[in-house]
Amino acid sequence: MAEPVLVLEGVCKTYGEGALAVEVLHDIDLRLQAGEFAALIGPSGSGKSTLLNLIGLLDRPSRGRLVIAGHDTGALPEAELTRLRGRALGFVFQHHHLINAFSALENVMMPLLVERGRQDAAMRATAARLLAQVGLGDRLDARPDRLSGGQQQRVAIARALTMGPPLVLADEPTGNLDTQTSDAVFSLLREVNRAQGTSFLIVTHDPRLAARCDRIIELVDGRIVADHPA
Ligand SMILES: Nc1ncnc2c1ncn2[C@@H]1O[C@H](COP(=O)(O)OP(=O)(O)OP(=O)(O)O)[C@@H](O)[C@H]1O
Repeated sequence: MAEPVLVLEGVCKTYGEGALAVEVLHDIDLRLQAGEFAALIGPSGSGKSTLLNLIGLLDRPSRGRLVIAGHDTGALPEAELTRLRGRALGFVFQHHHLINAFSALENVMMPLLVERGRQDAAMRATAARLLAQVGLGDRLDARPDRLSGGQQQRVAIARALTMGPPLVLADEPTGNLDTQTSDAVFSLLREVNRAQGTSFLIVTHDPRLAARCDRIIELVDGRIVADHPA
């Protein structure tokens, strides 16, 4: 079997120190195979964001092992974690975090630009292809604030795919959208998953969307209490 895109073994996260230390994630074991499309659900305060921050390499586990795309992250220095984050992970948030001063095309090119330091024609072509894939091939030059909420989220999805990451982490990716737009954006994530084999881990409060995933992982009080096909 192909190497999993994500492995967590005995991962714990404690906030604070000494008498004030509080463990909010306890002994998390989780594996995500290439091409999996999984929902992460759980009540408010159960630790979903904390877990996503660890997997997103924005914070480090207090204990345990975290392997992303075959890289054991525990021993990696900060600069290597940043490189791995850029190459192996895409992020889609509830708020799109696009830059209004730049066009849709420039926003999508941004991760490549940051890595390579200057623009080239291939970069523009990659960004244009991704925008066409998300249904915005005719809006390449539009500023994000001239696009609808659903279109902005499509640009953000294209940007998450710019580096061709094996795993995309999505935190309430449709949280800001009306039901119809939310369904369309969710279908797009599904299409990307099916067409490219990109794995997704999607935090959602919406049981309807969770039911459209292949797998549902449920967190309660910092522990995985259920993990089953949807
Ligand atoms: N920086 C921090 N310092 C101390 N405690 C924290 C910190 N961040 C989160 N917590 C605590 O960790 C627990 C898990 O929080 P987390 O934000 O991961 O939950 P969540 O499931 O994402 O919640 P929500 O659905 O409301 O976003 C909560 O009890 C929270 O108060």
